[in-house]
Amino acid sequence: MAKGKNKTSEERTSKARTSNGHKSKQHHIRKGRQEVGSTASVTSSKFPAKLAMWDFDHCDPKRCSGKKLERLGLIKNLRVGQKFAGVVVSPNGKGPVCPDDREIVESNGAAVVECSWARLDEIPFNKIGGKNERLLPYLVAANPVNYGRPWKLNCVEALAACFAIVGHLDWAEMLLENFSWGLAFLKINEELLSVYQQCTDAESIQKAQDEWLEKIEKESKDRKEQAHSEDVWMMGNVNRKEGDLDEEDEEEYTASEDDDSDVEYDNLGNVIPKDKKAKSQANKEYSSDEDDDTTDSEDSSAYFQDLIADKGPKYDSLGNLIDEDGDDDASEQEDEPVYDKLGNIISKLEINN
Ligand SMILES: C[S@@+](CC[C@H](N)C(=O)[O-])C[C@H]1O[C@@H](n2cnc3c(N)ncnc32)[C@H](O)[C@@H]1O
Repeated sequence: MAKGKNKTSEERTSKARTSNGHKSKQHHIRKGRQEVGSTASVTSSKFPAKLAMWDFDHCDPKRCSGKKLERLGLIKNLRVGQKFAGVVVSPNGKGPVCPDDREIVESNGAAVVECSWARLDEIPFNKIGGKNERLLPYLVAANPVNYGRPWKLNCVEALAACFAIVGHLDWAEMLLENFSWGLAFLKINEELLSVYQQCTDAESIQKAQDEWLEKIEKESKDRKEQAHSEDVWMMGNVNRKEGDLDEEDEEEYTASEDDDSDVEYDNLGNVIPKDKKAKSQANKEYSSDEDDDTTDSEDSSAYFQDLIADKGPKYDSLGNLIDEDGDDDASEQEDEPVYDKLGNIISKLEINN
């Protein structure tokens, strides 16, 4: 079948020479024909099933997988007005390809519509296609143009998906290995394709697809929730601002500490350095004496004010001691880094702000 049958005569004249601006394309086609004779025999001798496409010439020939299959002599071009007896994998399909389609594919092959996804409304679907038009169930593209996008497969992926679903993974591989990224399509869809292969009719494929979509939706939701709770954990107690004192803190600072030798741990399980403990001890002394000694009482309230004003030792949410001893020693401040909640060094400018 000659190329360019779906174009106007003007397009045909110019494209016969330049072949979509790609001069060597005719050379490729001729070469293919010289190797094995007619296009029909090219298809049958190079591939175990008939492959066909209606090419609407919308795409960049260098990126177009259908055109590459054509250059390789693997696919036959169909004219508008011509129908195809095998499975037509098409956006115009009414139900999905299923394993029950195997016989149709084996005896009559598979076809695609080579066109732009953005220009589907220009395609005269009533003048192409055939009795066995099929959609593809949910699968993810691996081609460089639409990598990672579901549903929008290119022509070679669509043909390969059709073959894999009807149980011809071998044919899918044969086609895809002509593309550097091709086998990645089978890899990223491996699990799902094996689910589809175990189905029978269109209904069971539809069901398998819906269950899969539900499953990945749930997984994505769970991942988001997990990521959120991990973030919260990394931030420490989000309900407590640094420097806030609540009842628990006060208890910790005022409780009597009978046994000095015990190692103490903060909420994150880090050892509390001695100077914090010493302040706690001092606090205890202030507390126990405050009724008796006005000066101490004043000192005590000064100490609490210091604590409340967050002048005691401070810890970031990872339990690291933040050195803020307020010596106003410029050189020390220069040398001592201060960390934010994630443990990153905060510049002095940020601290001052
Ligand atoms: C729109 S064209 C884009 C072709 C692309 N330019 C290329 O390089 O191959 C892709 C064709 O593959 C088939 N196809 C891809 N994904 C499909 C799906 N989810 N359902 C049905 N057919 C699909 C259709 O024949 C469709 O027209």
